[in-house]
Amino acid sequence: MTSLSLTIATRESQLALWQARHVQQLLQNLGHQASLLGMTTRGDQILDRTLSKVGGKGLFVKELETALETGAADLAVHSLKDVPMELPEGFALAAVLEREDPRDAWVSNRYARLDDVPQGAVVGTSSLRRQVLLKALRPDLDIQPLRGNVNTRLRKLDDGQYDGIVLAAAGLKRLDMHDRIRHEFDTDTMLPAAGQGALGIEIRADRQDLMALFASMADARSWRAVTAERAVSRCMGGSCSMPLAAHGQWQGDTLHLRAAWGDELQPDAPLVRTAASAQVTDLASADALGQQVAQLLQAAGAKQR
Ligand SMILES: NCc1[nH]cc(CCC(=O)O)c1CC(=O)O
Repeated sequence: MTSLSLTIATRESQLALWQARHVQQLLQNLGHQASLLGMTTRGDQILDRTLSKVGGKGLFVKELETALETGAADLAVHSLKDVPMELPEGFALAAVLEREDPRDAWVSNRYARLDDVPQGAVVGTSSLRRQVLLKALRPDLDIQPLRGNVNTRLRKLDDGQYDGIVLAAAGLKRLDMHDRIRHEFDTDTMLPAAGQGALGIEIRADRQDLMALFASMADARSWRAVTAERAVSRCMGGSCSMPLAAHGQWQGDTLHLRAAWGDELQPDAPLVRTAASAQVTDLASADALGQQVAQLLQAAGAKQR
């Protein structure tokens, strides 16, 4: 294959840059050249409000898509968790890479475990999913908003405003901040968000010339698992103002998919939890399992919003 010279559109947070450089390295290993085009997105600019209140999907991806559209960049690297369930017309997911740890992590300068924090402790997170899952574990907690990129959130923790915070283990591990993780929550108690820990490569749908290249970088099992998770989200309406968790785990060729739904209009109502398993051998059977789990959620009282 001829050597390509590609431009990667990326946000400029430390984590986004790590992820873009990771893909740059993978491309270089295949004999291609890749440079980075750093950009700021609306999601990076709005730091004073909870994203679910800002509304709108794809706050972290739109500007990157514009760069793909104009040809300023050939690909964008995203945390799949931040990518809307349905890409806008004209764009395609060219690959999902091997997944990093999908779990949530407890980060604290005061308490080694969430179980150790006293009644009424202040825990930081702006994720509705983390809020409802934490409340289900510990109704007494005082959960306070916490926005910003990973470094900003850690700084706010270190300022002493919180007894502890919850972050994705994947982000901390990528940034070589393993030592910040006091413990990882098991996925039974803190079921991860759809796509957490996975990276996606987005291209313009008409760039058929790039499809085979990225397909060779993809991890089939990660791609199938996140496809099932994202199908749950899509079927439930998938906005970031819905507390929703969806996580697939492999046992051989069987994908075990669990989901949890909380009612943002009734934050104190119990969570609806469901699960289903199926043999998953391609993206279509993964998507079908996700649809099935979304139907089970709705049969158990979850509402599409
Ligand atoms: N919402 C921000 C975001 N998007 C992806 C990650 C972590 C990395 C990943 O899930 O791949 C984070 C930070 C966090 O949730 O702590």
